[in-house]
Order: sequence, then structure tokens, then C-alpha cells
Amino acid sequence: MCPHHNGDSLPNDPSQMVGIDMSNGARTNGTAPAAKANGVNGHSNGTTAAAKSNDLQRRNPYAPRASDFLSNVSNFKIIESTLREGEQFANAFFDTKTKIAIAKALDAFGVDYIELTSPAASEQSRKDCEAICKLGLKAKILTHIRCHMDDARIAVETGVDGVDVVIGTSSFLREFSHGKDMTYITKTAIEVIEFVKSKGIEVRFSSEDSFRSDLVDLLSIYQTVDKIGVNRVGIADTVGCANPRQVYDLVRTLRGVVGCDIEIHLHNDTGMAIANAYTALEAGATHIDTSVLGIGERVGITPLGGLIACLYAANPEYVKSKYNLTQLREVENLVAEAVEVNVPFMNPITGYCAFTHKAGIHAKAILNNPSTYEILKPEDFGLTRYVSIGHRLTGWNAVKSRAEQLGLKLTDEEIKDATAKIKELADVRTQSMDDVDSLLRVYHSGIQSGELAVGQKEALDRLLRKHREEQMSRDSSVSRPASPSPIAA
Ligand SMILES: CC(=O)SCCNC(=O)CCNC(=O)[C@H](O)C(C)(C)COP(=O)(O)OP(=O)(O)OC[C@H]1O[C@@H](n2cnc3c(N)ncnc32)[C@H](O)[C@@H]1OP(=O)(O)O
Ligand SMILES: O=C(O)CCC(=O)C(=O)O
Ligand SMILES: [Zn+2]
Repeated sequence: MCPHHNGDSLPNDPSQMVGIDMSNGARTNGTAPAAKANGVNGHSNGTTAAAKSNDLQRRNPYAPRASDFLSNVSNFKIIESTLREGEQFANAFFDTKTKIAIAKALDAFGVDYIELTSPAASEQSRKDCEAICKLGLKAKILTHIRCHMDDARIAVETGVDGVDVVIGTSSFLREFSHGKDMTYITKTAIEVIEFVKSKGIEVRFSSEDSFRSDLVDLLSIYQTVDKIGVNRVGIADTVGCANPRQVYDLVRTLRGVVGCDIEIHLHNDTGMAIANAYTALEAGATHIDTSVLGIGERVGITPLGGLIACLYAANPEYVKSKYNLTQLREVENLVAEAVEVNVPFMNPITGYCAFTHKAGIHAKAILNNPSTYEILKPEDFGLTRYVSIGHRLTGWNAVKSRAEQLGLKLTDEEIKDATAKIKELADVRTQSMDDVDSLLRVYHSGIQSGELAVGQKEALDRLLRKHREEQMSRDSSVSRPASPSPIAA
């Protein structure tokens, strides 16, 4: 079973996943010399940042370069919006206790900011906002409001460290949402920003639906709010229509127009949210909005775990020292449970079998050096690597590794012979770990006793049949109590 699967309600039966847990007994003697020279798994240790960067460049010519002077991939902040955008997910209902548990888990993970639902939304939302502000978390607490003085007056009284102000600037939203023109928007934005600033707390101004807004309108309002001292401006891909090149162009252009920080909020309607977030950082964005598992309106926004995976793949140092990576699974499970969904099977890092390797070609290379087919090191996330072997795609190298774990000495020729039998059986149905182990044990004792030699298919079938019969008679002779024994209270 994958150690990092999430709950019993998985669509596939994880017990079918025959695996070698490589956390103990993994083969080390076959490690390729090149990998050894660069540290286990190809990750160097004790080297300088420059050497690490050179090493990355050598391994991947497309790795980020120090010469990307605009890039903030190594220096960014996460604005975690599970408790704001995430509450807009169709399934979400967070009571106070759950909000506090999520806020604490996000803080333990190490996010820089936690964004909360507008206190204008409801009386309970306001109270919860106040309660989370009083927790004394390391993360800064933000709340998210409309560009309106009524909302701003309520927000500044909650004890938040900052207020995120938003208003739609696209013609769609100007016409069909709030009905205000750019002159009105600019005037109100100035009023709200100055008011929030006067309270001594951070303020951010964001244009909703930025990618469908007029560029001149956008740049001129961002420039205006920058001049009056807003802490950050925000770009929002509210409908998830942007692609990485468009994100790069807009962020880079904005970087040349404002001096303040730049935040970006990216919806995932076309599956671009992680790529767009990474590109935004490359173009000079300083803050990225995320939510746990990406939950939010419709299909949500940039997922926290996916963003971490993407940055780790660029360079593990971008996230390892800053975030408590081993907490990711816990926070994801907490949120998944709160909104009654499973962690998706293809979720980066924590997805069911994210670190399980199956095909024989992969298994061999992984056993020699995990970096061959893994860009993320499971142990950095408190997870375990598995090699699955009880199936028709297996290979003798993986089977040999399992035999070694079981302490069974077999020659390569014998291992290949046993592998052929596993494949034959797996052509009928996937073999469990117990099935594979039994076969290897029967094969080994047959060789030891002289009852079996390589290629003696019939002898092997006979030994396996005998083993099964013995097992069945053992099982049926186990006496079971007629009724369960009472348990002492
Ligand atoms: C893209 C995003 O996700 S933005 C964040 C979305 N978050 C939320 O909506 C928070 C939860 N929302 C709520 O609880 C409610 O919608 C409230 C309390 C904010 C407002 O509720 P209501 O007053 O009943 O208005 P309703 O929700 O029907 O319509 C929104 C109102 O805000 C106005 N509005 C919409 N966006 C903005 C904005 N960014 N800035 C200022 N006003 C806005 C609309 O014109 C409309 O005003 P109207 O009452 O004059 O028609
Ligand atoms: O405040 C923002 O920047 C984003 C608001 C939002 O959720 C969106 O536009 O999708
Ligand atoms: Zn959003």
C-alpha cells in the first residue's frame, strides 16, 4: 500500500499495489558512480549555492539561471487563501474550530500570510476573523474586501495585519457586476487605501479579471495606487484564461511601472495555475496566492502543494529551508476532510502513489539511483518510495531487490526464472506482495533442497501447488472462538 494514500475511500484498491518499501533494505550496491560523486540521489551536500546552481544547470540545461534578474523564484511569499478563496469552493463549510485548525496547520507549514474571508460576509465570518487574529500565529493575517469604505471600516477593526482590496476592472465586471467606471474605481480605491493605511496596517489593491481588462486602464490605476503608498498590487486571473506567456508579459510590464510588491492570483480553469504562478515569479511577482489542494470558486486556484512541488523541482533550496515540507500531507488531509473530498490520485507530492514506481525499466534505474525517475525526494516530504513488483510489467532487477530484502540468496539466472513465473501469474491477475514473497520463498527452498532447478516449470508449479495446499490446510485448522471475547471496560 502506498504509505501516503489518503483514507479508505480510494477508487482503486491500494492493496493491489505490491511494493518494495525502499526506506529499509533498498539496494545501495548498484549506485551509479556519477550519482555517488554528486551525493546520494544526485543531491549534493555541503556545497556552495553557486556550485549547486551550476550542478542544476549541468543536470538540466533549462534550470533557472542566476542571470534572470527579474526572477523571484528563490525569494517570494505565499498568501495562503484556503480560508478565503477556499471557502468559496462549493463543498466548503468551515466552522470556527475547523478554521482555527486549518490556520494553525498552515502556520506550522510556514506560509507567510493567511487570507481570511471578508468580515462583511457574515457576523460569524467577522468573529472568526477576530478569533484567528488573536491566535498569535507567525503568519500575517489578511482579510479580503470589496473596494468599499463600508467593508474597509469593518475590516480594520478585526485585528488583521493587512487588508486585501479588490475590484473588477474588466468591461464584463464593470458592466455586469458593480457597474462602476474607471474614474469611480480609482477614486474609491484611493479613499479605501488611504483609510486602511491610516490605521497602520498593510493594504493591497487588486484588479479583478485583470487579463480581460484594458492594459492602459490597468497600468494607470496600479501606478496611481503605487504612488499613494499601497504595499502591494494584485493581478488576478479570475476566470483562469491566461497562459504563461501572457502572465509573463503582464507581470513584467507591471514590474516596470510600480515600485511596490506584486501579488498574483491565478484560477485553474484550464489547468495552468501552477505554471502561471511559476512564470509570474520569473517575471518579478513577489507574492503568490494559493489554497490547499487548490480549492476555490469552480476548480479553484494555484494549489499550495503543486506550487511547492514546482519550486522544489526548480531547486529544492527554494522551499526546503523556508517551509516545513513534512507538514504538507497533514494540512492537505485536514482540508480534504473538512471539505469532504479525497486528495486527488494525481496530486503532486501526496497523490496516491506519487512515489510508487512500476515498470521494470523504471524500477531498475530507481533502485540504482532514485533521481533517474524522481524529481522530488519523498523523504523531504516525510514520505516513502515504493517499487511495485507483482505485475506483468515487472523485471528481474526489481524482483532481485525484493529477494535480497527477504534475505534469499538466488543467482541472477534463478531470479530471472522466478520473474518469468511472476509474469505468467500476473498475466492472469495482479499478484499481492504476499503472493510474490511466497513464490520467492518456495523458489528459494526448492533450489536449496534440490527439488528445483532453473527452467523446471513443472517442478515449480508442483512446489507452488503444494505450498498452497499446505497453506489452505493451515488456515482451515486455525480454530476461531465461537463468539468474540468480551473486552474489559
Ligand atoms: C472574484 C472573487 O472571488 S472576489 C471575492 C468574493 N468574495 C465574496 O463575495 C465574499 C462573500 N460575499 C458576501 O458575503 C456578499 O456578497 C457581500 C456581503 C460581500 C455583499 O452582499 P450583498 O450586499 O448582499 O450584495 P451581493 O452579493 O448581492 O452583490 C455584490 C454587491 O457588491 C458590489 N460589488 C461587487 N464587487 C465589488 C467590488 N469589488 N468592490 C465594490 N463593490 C463590489 C456589487 O455591485 C453589488 O452591489 P449592489 O448591492 O449595489 O448590487
Ligand atoms: O483579490 C484578488 O486579487 C483576487 C480575487 C479573486 O478571488 C479573483 O479575482 O479570482
Ligand atoms: Zn479567486
